[in-house]
Amino acid sequence: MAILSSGVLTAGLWMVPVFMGLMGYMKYDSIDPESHPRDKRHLDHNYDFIIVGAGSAGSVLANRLSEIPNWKVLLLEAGSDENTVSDIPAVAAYLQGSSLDWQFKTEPQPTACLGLVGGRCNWPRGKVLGGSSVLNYMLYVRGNRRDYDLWEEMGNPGWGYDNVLHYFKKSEDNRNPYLAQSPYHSSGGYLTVQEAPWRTPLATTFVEAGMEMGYENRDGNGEHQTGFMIAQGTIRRGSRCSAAKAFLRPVRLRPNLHIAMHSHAMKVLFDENKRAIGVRFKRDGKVQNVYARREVILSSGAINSPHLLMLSGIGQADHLREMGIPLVKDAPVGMNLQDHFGFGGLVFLVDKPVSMVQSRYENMGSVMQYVMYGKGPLTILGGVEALAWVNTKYANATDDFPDIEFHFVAGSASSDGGKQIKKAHGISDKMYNEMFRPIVNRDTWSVIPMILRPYSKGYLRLRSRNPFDKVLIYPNYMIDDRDAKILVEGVKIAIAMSKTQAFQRLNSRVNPYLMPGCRHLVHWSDEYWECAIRHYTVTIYHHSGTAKMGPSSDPEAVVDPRLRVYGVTNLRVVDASIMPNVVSGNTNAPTIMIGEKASDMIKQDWGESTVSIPPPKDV
Ligand SMILES: Cc1cc2nc3c(=O)[nH]c(=O)nc-3n(C[C@H](O)[C@H](O)[C@H](O)COP(=O)(O)OP(=O)(O)OC[C@H]3O[C@@H](n4cnc5c(N)ncnc54)[C@H](O)[C@@H]3O)c2cc1C
Repeated sequence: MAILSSGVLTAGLWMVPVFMGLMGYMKYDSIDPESHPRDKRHLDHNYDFIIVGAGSAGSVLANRLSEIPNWKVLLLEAGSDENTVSDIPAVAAYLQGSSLDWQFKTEPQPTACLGLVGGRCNWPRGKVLGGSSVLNYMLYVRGNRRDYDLWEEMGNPGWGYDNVLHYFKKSEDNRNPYLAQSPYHSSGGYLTVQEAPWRTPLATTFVEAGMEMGYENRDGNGEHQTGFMIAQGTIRRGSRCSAAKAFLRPVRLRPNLHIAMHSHAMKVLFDENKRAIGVRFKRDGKVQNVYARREVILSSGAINSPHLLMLSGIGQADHLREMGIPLVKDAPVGMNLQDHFGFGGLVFLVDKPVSMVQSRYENMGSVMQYVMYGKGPLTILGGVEALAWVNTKYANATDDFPDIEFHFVAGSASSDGGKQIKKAHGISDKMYNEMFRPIVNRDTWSVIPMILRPYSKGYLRLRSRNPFDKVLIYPNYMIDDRDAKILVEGVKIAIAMSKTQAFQRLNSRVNPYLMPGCRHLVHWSDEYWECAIRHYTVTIYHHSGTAKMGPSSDPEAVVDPRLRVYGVTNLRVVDASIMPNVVSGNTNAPTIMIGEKASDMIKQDWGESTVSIPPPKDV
């Protein structure tokens, strides 16, 4: 401890994550009763199920399928295990660009991401046990009941809200008593959900401001979505509760579950009857095959599951021909790419020391609070303290189907002096120097308005047939003008909110430094805001839809409502790729729900009981 203390006194701020990592390590050993899963070195030749990808969905599947003692399950994961920094909620953005991140970037397009480095948006995805649930901001949001009812109406029986609510609750262990009692929540599941144990005064100001505007302060995961709330998060004792921590660690000793890390799947293997029989993967520089007696399940996420399908011969015939890949099934894989995006530059200045200026919170006191009690500013969910669902003039306010979600942050890209957010978002030097440098270390808050149901859809393409080349990503953000118009209205609602008494007590005012590239437009006009949004576009990381679920009559569908890939047998996709439409909220909890529901469908299809084993009591 003495060494650590003197270290932090002499270290620069750049040392903070390293230091916190060390402290996190001590915390693990002394308090955390869960040990990490073991990386199985010697694999069997055959398994009943091979799951590719240990992310939000894959971790659930590995747990639930290995509940059947006579099923042997292999979980293949390209990445390594979580580390101690990834446990600390407030520093989530530090993980972007690290070895835990696949580090995707979009292709430059003329409608968005214009002020970012190379005209590209960064698309981080978790390359680690737990997948993107290890990089995410831990916000626990389920979406709108109507999303699921619409999925069902699109020809997907069993996916309506009343059905999926059962699976949301099955996973959940809600540790806020006032929420746990609600008929919409539950306790005793594997996934711990709770509000962050610490918040800035700005979080309550935000909720108060919403109420002043006529919105309710309510649980957006409950009966109604529209309204303002303090964020609920997937955290446990103040630390991240990733899907791996929730679903894999408690079952790490099951003899019928093998977890192989650093194992990069290259393709699915088929027999002459188009039956999936195994997976080719590379580990330690060696290409190997492993075989599945029952099924191969792709849970590699909405970018890599379609990538693997295409590498395996399932994709658009012309494109596969062009890439020299033999066709197994002509299918619209990689199309229907959906994401939530928003505006990153909506920043307000305040006159009181109430925000997350980095130098004020990343210090010895905060580290000690976190390490010793699981409390304090380091427990904030990736910086996001509160959420709201609001209606622009394009939504019918009586429908409870809002079109904008607000992410409230008690800070901005200026709060860390350009160390973290600038890099994570890929902000160019020009934009940073002109918009944010002049307000560095000042007290600020921001709202990231996010469009909930974008009209614009993108697509993925293979760069080559080399499995280690990343796919090309064309998000098509705001290619449909209506999306930009909705976001502009979202910006205007946030500005109106800054003028409520609640925010005026702090003298809130919009950052006066303008977006380079938009100054020629009338300042603060709709045209100005649209230009600014197209310059500082941010993904909210909800990539989905690229292996769409739908009935056989749907020409865009890649999997059926039981998530089986059309045109082949014994192959399913179970992850965010299958969403026919992205839900009206953040996608981690919905993807975990998909994992839960798919597990039951698989058990039913193979004639097994769906009765589940509860988690151990001490987690
Ligand atoms: C930075 C960030 C912030 C986010 N914030 C939130 C939030 O606050 N709240 C929220 O609800 N959602 C959030 N999300 C989104 C949410 O985390 C994802 O939607 C969800 O985790 C997706 O789950 P998945 O199972 O589809 O994919 P993933 O969790 O990404 O899992 C895919 C897994 O497959 C592995 N894999 C991929 N290819 C291969 C291969 N070829 N061989 C072997 N393994 C492979 C990957 O390494 C990964 O472990 C965020 C995401 C990111 C990246």
